[in-house]
Amino acid sequence: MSEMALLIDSVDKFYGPIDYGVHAVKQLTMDVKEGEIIALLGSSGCGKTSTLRMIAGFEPVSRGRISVGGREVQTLAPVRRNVAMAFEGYSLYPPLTVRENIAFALKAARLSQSVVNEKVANIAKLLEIEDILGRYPSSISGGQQQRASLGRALIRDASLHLLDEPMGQLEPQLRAVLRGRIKHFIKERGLTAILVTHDQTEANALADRIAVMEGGELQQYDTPQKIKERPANLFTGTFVGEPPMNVFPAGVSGSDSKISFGLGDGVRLEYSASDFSPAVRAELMKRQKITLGIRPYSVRRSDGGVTAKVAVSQWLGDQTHIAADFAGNTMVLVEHDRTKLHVGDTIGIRLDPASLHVFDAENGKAISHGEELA
Ligand SMILES: Nc1ncnc2c1ncn2[C@@H]1O[C@H](COP(=O)(O)OP(=O)(O)OP(=O)(O)O)[C@@H](O)[C@H]1O
Repeated sequence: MSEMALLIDSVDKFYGPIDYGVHAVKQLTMDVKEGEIIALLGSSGCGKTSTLRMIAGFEPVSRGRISVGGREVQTLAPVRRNVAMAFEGYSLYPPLTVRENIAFALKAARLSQSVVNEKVANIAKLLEIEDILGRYPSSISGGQQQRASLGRALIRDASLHLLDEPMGQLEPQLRAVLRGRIKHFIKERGLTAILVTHDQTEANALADRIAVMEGGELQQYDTPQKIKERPANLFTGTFVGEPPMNVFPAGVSGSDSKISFGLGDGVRLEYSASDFSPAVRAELMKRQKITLGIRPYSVRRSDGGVTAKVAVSQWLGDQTHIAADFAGNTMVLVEHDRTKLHVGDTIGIRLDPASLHVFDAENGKAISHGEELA
């Protein structure tokens, strides 16, 4: 299970002339181990689909190399790469029924009819499309087409399974059910899958590692937990996590015994120097300005804390989201109880040093998470 299934090495994608066209993917380097599920996560236009299409062979690589199972593929036609795909626009064959479309993917494997039937039946059950197996693509809904093409990809035995927003058209409930089943299916068979999504819940639920992309650049490539707990930069910190991380520009000052952060509106956060490791203190004291981040779940209310004024307090059925005016900005808190607060109430809040994320004010790179260096 430790073989490299995919290696992307210094890959650039330009649409139009190299160095002059749209630079959609910039010097991308990442590896995927056999049996891993990887999510390419990012907002619209960040380059995730271009990356997937280059792996599949639908888009030429402008620069760099892509290897599948140790074999360089960037100059090979898609059919010679041994990858299975479920892509938007990589549509089902209209003259074939859903059953025939899915079974067609097994043609090269030369299996007996009874084995093919069994495999199709299994995948159809998993994706809840048993009732449409006899129908033609033109007579089924977008969500059903999406599941049929997902079935066609998953049923194949391939070195890589590439899935582009595979559940984008499904209702949230079905999505949640299928996520679990698809993950189980992929893991049980030891398949290697790369999934493109802009939905962080999907990425978190399915992926072993998430590649966060923005502006064509890989921002961080790590486990979901690491990305949450140790974001590499301000982009990842604020992009991943719901509600997003609270961030405040801050000045830094300190002495041997204290570190203090000066936020907007004259708010000061005072900490004992021992709340941070010597290495973090040294990095902080090199700077006059930083960006301070704290997740909404980590902000605690405390009578002795700094004050904030409630602007919104909403019970969402299982948690309360509070937005409060704080330091010339908004601080969002999440509490698990049904908090009774009114607009305009003054609350005290405590920002535990162990929950603070500190980012460089200039380049956004993480400096520290809690008491440790990033
Ligand atoms: N065929 C094309 N010609 C020119 N530019 C393109 C082409 N395809 C994509 N781009 C541009 O390349 C950049 C990356 O696009 P890409 O589709 O890879 O992003 P994405 O993250 O997958 O977005 P989405 O989630 O909206 O599909 C965007 O700026 C996009 O406008």
